[in-house]
Amino acid sequence: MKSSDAVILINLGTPERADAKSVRKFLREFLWDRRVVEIPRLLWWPILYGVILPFRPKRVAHAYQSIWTEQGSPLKVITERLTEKLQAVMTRDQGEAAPKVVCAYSYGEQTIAKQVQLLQSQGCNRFLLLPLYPQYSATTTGSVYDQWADIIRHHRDIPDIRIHKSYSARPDFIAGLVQSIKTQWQNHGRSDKLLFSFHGIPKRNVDLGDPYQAQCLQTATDVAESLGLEPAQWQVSFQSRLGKAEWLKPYTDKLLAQWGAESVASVDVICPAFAIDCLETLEEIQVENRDVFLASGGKTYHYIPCLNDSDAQVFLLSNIVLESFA
Ligand SMILES: C=CC1=C(C)c2cc3[nH]c(cc4nc(cc5[nH]c(cc1n2)c(C)c5CCC(=O)O)C(CCC(=O)O)=C4C)c(C)c3C=C
Ligand SMILES: [Fe+2]
Ligand SMILES: [Fe+2]
Repeated sequence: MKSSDAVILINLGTPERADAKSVRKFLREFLWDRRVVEIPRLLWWPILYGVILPFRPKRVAHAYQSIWTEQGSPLKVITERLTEKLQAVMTRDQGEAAPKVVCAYSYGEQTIAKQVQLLQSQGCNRFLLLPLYPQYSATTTGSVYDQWADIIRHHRDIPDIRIHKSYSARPDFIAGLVQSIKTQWQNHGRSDKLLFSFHGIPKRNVDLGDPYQAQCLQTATDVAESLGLEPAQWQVSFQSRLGKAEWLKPYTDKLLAQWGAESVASVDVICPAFAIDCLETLEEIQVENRDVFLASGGKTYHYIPCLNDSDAQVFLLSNIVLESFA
């Protein structure tokens, strides 16, 4: 019998084009979300509109241009490829009983609400929202819960929508990362250090109860243990901070500069907070931070890609889907 289940893979969102106007539109929506920036609106409005939006889009558009593909932003292109692959594998394995798989973005045109509405019009009545954030943070997955609440608020007969909160310590996630690292080592040799660079969040969020940091440490520890690494061979750091407040430390760029200066010759960097490669990995980690490390004395720098649309990623997500609808 044809399935009435649907899976919505959710990613952050990305500008439509790599120009300042599109980046400004994206940043305006994203950075106005109270989950992302918790500063009171009266204080935040003049900073966002007076300091960030007049200047940042031009600089960030330039960074997007350096990673842009013919099909568009890598985040969107790869998220869509992953969606198609997951659909194909689930259909191969389950035939007509396979759920429909689509994707949506927290910020931008292709919203979760629009996708739910479309799927309902196609006969779906059970939904799994699957945020592509391995570690839970109120700044990312929390915002998906808000959008879920908004959808519920506008329905009389509330649709059956479940959310997968996080998968930071799932054995199939850890195994996927371990396999990526081993493949990297087989192809390019092993570096002196393995760095797990996670997207940062303000330290205050963690002090107030956000479990993100603990889940990041859990992911990295499980991978390091699975690889049999000694404590001196690996470390966790946090990247992509914005503004003057203290964020989770150590900061990736500062740590890489310190390692370069301390004669660490080579480093492998992996970013397990990102399911899909994007600006923060392809530009900030693969280009900017490489320059930081090499300029401070380092010799070799390797970036290990995200799981993206790999078989390991499809296996992990299809397991989550099967468990969620069991
Ligand atoms: C207050 C600022 C931010 C918080 C908190 C934050 C958390 C956070 N973000 C991701 C994942 C992604 N972030 C991306 C881009 C991005 N992030 C911020 C700010 C915060 N993120 C900004 C301003 C931007 C845009 C780029 C820039 O202006 O520097 C992206 C990539 C988007 C793309 O188009 O490629 C992702 C993905 C996580 C996982 C996270 C906390 C856990
Ligand atoms: Fe971010
Ligand atoms: Fe960044």
